[in-house]
Amino acid sequence: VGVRLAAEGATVAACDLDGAAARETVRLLGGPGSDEGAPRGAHAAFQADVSEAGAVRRLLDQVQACFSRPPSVVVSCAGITRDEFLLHMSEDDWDRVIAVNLKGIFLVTQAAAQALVSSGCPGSIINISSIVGKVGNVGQTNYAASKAGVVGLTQTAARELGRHGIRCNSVLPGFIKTPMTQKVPQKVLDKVTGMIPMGHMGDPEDVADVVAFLASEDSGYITGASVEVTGGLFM
Ligand SMILES: CCCCCCCCCCCCCC(=O)CC(=O)SCCNC(=O)CCNC(=O)[C@H](O)C(C)(C)COP(=O)(O)OP(=O)(O)OC[C@H]1O[C@@H](n2cnc3c(N)ncnc32)[C@H](O)[C@@H]1OP(=O)(O)O
Ligand SMILES: NC(=O)C1=CN([C@@H]2O[C@H](COP(=O)(O)OP(=O)(O)OC[C@H]3O[C@@H](n4cnc5c(N)ncnc54)[C@H](O)[C@@H]3O)[C@@H](O)[C@H]2O)C=CC1
Repeated sequence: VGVRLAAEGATVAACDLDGAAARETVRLLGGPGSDEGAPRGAHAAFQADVSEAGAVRRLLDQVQACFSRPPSVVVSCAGITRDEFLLHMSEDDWDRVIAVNLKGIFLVTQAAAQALVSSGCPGSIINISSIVGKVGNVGQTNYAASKAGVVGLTQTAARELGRHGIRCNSVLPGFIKTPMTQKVPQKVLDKVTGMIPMGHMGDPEDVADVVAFLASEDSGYITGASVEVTGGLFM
């Protein structure tokens, strides 16, 4: 997503729980911003745990200090899985997935919206849900609930923030080739790939293309939408 948005001319603030991963993303983007304390206006890397309210507040403060304005596009990608059948799922596995995938998006969306509204700037907030939030999935009561919650949160934010010129949309990817899906048992991967009308898993670029559209003025009259990027899975 960062690479695609940079290719569209964006100056990117990449943030991750894993600061090294964020710095690696910025290195992919090129430019001097790949080290801590990047010069003003260059791409920059940040570290934060999005499930922590204080960390998110500090992140938005740091981004505004670095770029002299609130972020005009905010893409919440952070997410985890702790898969287990309902009958055996631990409370901790439930709590942690909800904390990162749903509360994390609440905290980032709220902090970004507060910064944009107080500065009178328009913006586009894009939250990454999942097709699992629409149809559920075996072994993912926690993850499915978190992703369904992302859609409801985003639709409500769209209703409240439209008057401020801030659009809020959800993206619902299907099976995408990333480290997250590398943990899926092969027999499940084989099963689901056969169910995909386009016959193959998607790539991160397929999601990034839709994010770039929702970030741009080409989607200027779209808010509250849920855009599925699934190869037709569960259409
Ligand atoms: C008929 C096939 C339908 C497949 C539908 C799958 C739809 C998934 C679309 C998801 C797209 C978006 C994904 C996303 O947002 C990113 C992610 O979340 S990636 C992670 C997705 N996670 C899963 O799909 C869960 C995978 N399952 C597991 O991790 C383990 O099975 C689990 C930890 C839940 C339990 O492990 P264990 O106790 O070792 O049991 P087994 O692994 O042996 O499984 C027992 C039995 O259950 C079947 N099964 C497991 N998961 C799924 C599943 N998701 N869909 C269908 N069936 C599943 C498994 O095949 C075994 O069946 P047997 O017939 O007994 O072999
Ligand atoms: N890969 C797939 O098939 C699908 C993924 N998604 C969603 O896409 C988003 C991106 O996931 P992937 O790139 O696939 O997985 P990934 O595991 O490769 O990336 C997730 C990133 O989130 C970061 N992260 C985890 N917890 C965090 C926290 N508390 N604070 C800040 N950062 C944190 C991780 O360090 C990692 O860099 C996630 O929200 C995921 O749920 C949705 C549908 C399908």
